Amino acid sequence: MNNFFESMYELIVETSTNLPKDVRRAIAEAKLKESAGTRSAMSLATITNNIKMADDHVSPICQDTGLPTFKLKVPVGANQIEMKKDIQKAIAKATKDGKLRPNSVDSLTGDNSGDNLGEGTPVIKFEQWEKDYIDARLILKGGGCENKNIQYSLPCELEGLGRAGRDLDGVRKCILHSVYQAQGQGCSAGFIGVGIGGDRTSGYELAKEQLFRHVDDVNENEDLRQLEDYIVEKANELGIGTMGFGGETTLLGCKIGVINRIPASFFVSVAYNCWAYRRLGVKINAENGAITDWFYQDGEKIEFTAEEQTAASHEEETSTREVVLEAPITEEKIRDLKVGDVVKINGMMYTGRDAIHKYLSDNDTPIDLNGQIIYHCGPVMLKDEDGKWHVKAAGPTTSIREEPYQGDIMKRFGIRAVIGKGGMGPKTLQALKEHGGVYLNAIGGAAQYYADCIKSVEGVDLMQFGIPEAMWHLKVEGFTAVVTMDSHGNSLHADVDKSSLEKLAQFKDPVFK
Ligand SMILES: O=C(O)C[C@H](O)C(=O)O
Ligand code: SF4
Repeated sequence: MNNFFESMYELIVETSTNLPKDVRRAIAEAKLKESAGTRSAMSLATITNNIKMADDHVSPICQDTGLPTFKLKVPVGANQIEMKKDIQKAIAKATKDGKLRPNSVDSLTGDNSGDNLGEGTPVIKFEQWEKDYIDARLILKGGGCENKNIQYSLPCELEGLGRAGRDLDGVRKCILHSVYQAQGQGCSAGFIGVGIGGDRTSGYELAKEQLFRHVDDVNENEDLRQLEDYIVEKANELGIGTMGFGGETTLLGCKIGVINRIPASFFVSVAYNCWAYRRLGVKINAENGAITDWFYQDGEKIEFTAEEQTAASHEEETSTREVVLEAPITEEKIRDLKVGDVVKINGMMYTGRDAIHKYLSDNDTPIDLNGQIIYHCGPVMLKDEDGKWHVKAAGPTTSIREEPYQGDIMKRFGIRAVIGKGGMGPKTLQALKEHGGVYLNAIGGAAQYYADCIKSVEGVDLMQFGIPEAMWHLKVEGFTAVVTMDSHGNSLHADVDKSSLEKLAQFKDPVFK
């Protein structure tokens, strides 16, 4: 088993940097459905450019490399203790090499272990089987989509859909609702794994297990096969679209599994995975630990090509305006921006996510933020031998988590723009109106694309919160985002939520008897 460590390292690097072939094909198909010039088409172009850049740089597709979860099937007699040690070593090395973001955080103190090792991380699950080789699978599922997982306990009442009873049609309603409630926050278009039955724990386990299925496989259970097809078709009629911008593709795949339950419980558990669906697997020789085959990598590999993705190139088809922003930004300039405008940012921006927002709510800011731009982002950073920081991946994080703080912080420090993804709620919208602020939606998961826009790291504050949570001072060029909430009370997110709820209500009547 002397090659097992190298094999695990290779599995981790490939999973983080090279999107599987079946996922690429699903994204390419979605791209064909969007009309040129729409926000969805533009976002998908950024996504496919990003996939290509991750390939070329062997760098993380998305900066959130998730909670690494390994599932291994091993022959009787294989030494699981040694395998676990090798996996942990490979995780630490991949983190040091900038292929994984340091993501293991002490839940009580907030301390980041720095190497992705810690209580409960990574997750490693073994199962014995009677074959003579090892089947090792890895999924890197990020936090934004994990937060959109949902579990229903039947019977229940669902907004838009009414009562969901304890039968296949009730299950249908729950699954459709799960896609609606995720909106764009889990970086749609997504993939869902569904577990019917079990208890709260095994139901979620089963849902996540479905994410290890091949995108193109066909469910052996005829009822579930029909339900999977139905869900993909109807979820795409909700009009949520890429990043929740509206559009034709909301869901790229749905896989459903079923296990028994006990009479009093009937759970439907849904695991939502973003478009950056990073899961791979390898077949390993149990004697020497070498990789003999890869899973999910059969069929055609779509190599996306770099393409022009600015709104300007589609100016005839849309009325999209492109505005250049550079901090410090005046209130007048902000008031001029409207939902739908595309902005290109040059100059400085400062990262701030969960820890910084909490900190700024009762502390002073380490730098003057008047007229400045805050970027909801937790990057992957590497320090070189001269002590200089380099950005390895830097896409946006889900902004809604900052909803309790954002408005107050903007007003208190004079911040004019925040960049993130998935949109924010009524409290922030009100503050944008009162203060003269704007919310800019960047493309979630496009961590290579945005890293490329960052020309230098000018400084860092509040490093005690760890790399993803520190306040990085970034100098950018041509950083593109869309105005989705403006200072006049308009929110694209609120509009898409409302229209998708109306569409959801069309699926109220029973379909599966
Ligand atoms: O933690 C991050 O960088 C992003 C996260 O996966 C999210 O989607 O919000
Ligand atoms: S930022 Fe988006 S693409 Fe990245 S892990 Fe989070 S949900 Fe997935």
